[in-house]
Amino acid sequence: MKSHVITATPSDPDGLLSAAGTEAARHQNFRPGLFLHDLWVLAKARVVSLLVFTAAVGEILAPNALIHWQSALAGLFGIALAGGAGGVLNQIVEPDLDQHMRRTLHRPLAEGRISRRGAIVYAVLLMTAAIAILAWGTNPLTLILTLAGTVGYGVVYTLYLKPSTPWNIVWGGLAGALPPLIGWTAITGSIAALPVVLVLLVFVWTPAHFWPLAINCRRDYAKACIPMLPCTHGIDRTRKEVLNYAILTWVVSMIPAFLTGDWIYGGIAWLSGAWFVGMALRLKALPEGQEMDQYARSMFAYSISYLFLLYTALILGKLVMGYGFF
Ligand code: HEM
Ligand SMILES: CC(C)=CCC/C(C)=C/CC/C(C)=C/COP(=O)(O)OP(=O)(O)O
Repeated sequence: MKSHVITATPSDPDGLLSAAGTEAARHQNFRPGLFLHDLWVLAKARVVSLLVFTAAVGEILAPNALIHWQSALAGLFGIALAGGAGGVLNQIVEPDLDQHMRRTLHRPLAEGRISRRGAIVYAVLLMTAAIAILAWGTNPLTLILTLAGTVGYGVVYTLYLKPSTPWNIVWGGLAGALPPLIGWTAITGSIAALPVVLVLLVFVWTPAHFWPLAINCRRDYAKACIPMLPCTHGIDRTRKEVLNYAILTWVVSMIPAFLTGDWIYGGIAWLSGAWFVGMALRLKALPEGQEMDQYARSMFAYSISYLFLLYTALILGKLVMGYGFF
């Protein structure tokens, strides 16, 4: 592939738009390895991996998960494929926005390495495979919840909420919060209190996950005219909301400990949540500037490890304590 040259012009001073490719360049530059990597990026595979992990925890916590191993596997594959389809739908809608943000500038659709039509075919294939696997291996409730996740993120959040309200991610986060419940329903076919609390946990975690990154990227969001909270309500209000949601996440994270009597999970949740709240306090206290921007990035990175740790602790607790959900 030719090396990527970003050219500044008077109408495109940062050279961001010149990064987009053309149909001819697409054919000339085709490389199978890069194409596979593009499919991976297009499906937002790294984000989907955490969605699948939270779904797997929902399955492991459900009664008799081992006996229903086929449904468990079908559930995980279905969520991975449907989550991937959500990621593709998101990028089909947003290539113009992605071209305007440094973080997303090099995505395959933004740079024109994959055409919009190709991406639509990809999304349809992923979704068809997800529906087939879920219909075959799980149950109607699991299929409906997964479809709600894909439509909630790929259509409702991306098309309607993201461009119209700074509270977009509070409601958009609901789609990404569903996997633990989907994992549970794949095994049991019904809804219960514990997985609903796990959905609530991801739901309240999402703003404290995303807004620190939005603080870091606020100039790009402003340029792209996306009404993210730091652009519409300022940095101080955003830092206050990050602290509120970090505290709320800490509180909600303790509920599974009370529901299960699992003190191993409880201890880990308490400590890792205290650290999260501590980071939010420090973020709030820092004067605006480069150090605050960098710290906001660190908090975003920690948010991901934190959720991973909480869900790992849930399995660990169950394996060690063996509380009565097996
Ligand atoms: C509407 C809700 C959410 C928003 C707006 C959001 C936003 C973001 C953004 C903008 C990134 C950076 C992606 C990139 O640079 O390519 C990111 C990364 C990430 N998000 Fe979220 N997120 C949301 C919900 C979730 C949920 C529910 C999960 C999992 C349970 C999750 C897991 C991750 C992970 C693992 C990454 C890191 C990806 C990487 O390293 O490339 N996010 N998120
Ligand atoms: C259950 C199920 C199938 C759910 C699918 C939900 C899903 C894929 C959620 C992912 C959340 C996410 C990556 C948000 C970033 O969106 P953004 O568009 O604001 O970020 P960007 O600027 O990086 O594109």
